[in-house]
Amino acid sequence: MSLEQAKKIAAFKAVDEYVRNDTVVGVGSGSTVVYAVQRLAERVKAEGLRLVCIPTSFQARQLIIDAGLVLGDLEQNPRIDCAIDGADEVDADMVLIKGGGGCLLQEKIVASCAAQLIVIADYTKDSKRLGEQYKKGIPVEVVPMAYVPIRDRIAAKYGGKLQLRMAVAKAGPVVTDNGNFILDWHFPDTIVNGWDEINRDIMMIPGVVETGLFVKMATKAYFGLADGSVIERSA
Ligand SMILES: O=C(CO)[C@H](O)[C@H](O)COP(=O)(O)O
Repeated sequence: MSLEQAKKIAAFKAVDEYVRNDTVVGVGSGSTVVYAVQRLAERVKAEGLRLVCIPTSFQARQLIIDAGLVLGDLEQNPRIDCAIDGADEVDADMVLIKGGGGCLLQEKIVASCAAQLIVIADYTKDSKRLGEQYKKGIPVEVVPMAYVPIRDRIAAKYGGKLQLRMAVAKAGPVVTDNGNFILDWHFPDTIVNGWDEINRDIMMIPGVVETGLFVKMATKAYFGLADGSVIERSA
């Protein structure tokens, strides 16, 4: 089974188990969420479900609109029943790295408004510790004018290297949906836990907008496996 199939079975299972009539759904970002939106649209059509979908990015908004789903926002729906989102890595304690696609800020806001954060992923995201499989670092969204002092402060305190994420089809850095930059922190592999404190500490640096560390947020994770089965982990 391909990686795409593994993403799809995890996404379908999460939607089937968590979404029912009148659910307010947070729609995450990335390639796995595409399958979740596909399943939401299938179920709306087949079962006549009434759903409201709250996007976590420009991409998610477009997915919702293109699928003909009802688009909502946090002004009208400050309480979300479940947010369904991908992850770059999930450790044994259900700490996540998110933001590989650059959408961490809105993803974390939406997740924080949700009664449940459900992670959908393929088996390459399932790790014992962060950094075991995901090698692109922990994203930190920062106000552009502050990226150098923030980079230097995190490196001086914790070690590792922080790289300004560069755009691919544009000269210069990636600019997020919120007009910020992203530093990818390649943290030293001596850091294996204590992410809650590290996250809080980094968040205190002026100019840091959000980190891609999601600690004590995910309630359930579905991992699609190569053999066609889906394993589940709960917080
Ligand atoms: O955090 C994210 C985007 O900012 C994504 O959820 C994460 O990068 C996983 O994406 P994919 O489903 O494509 O592997």
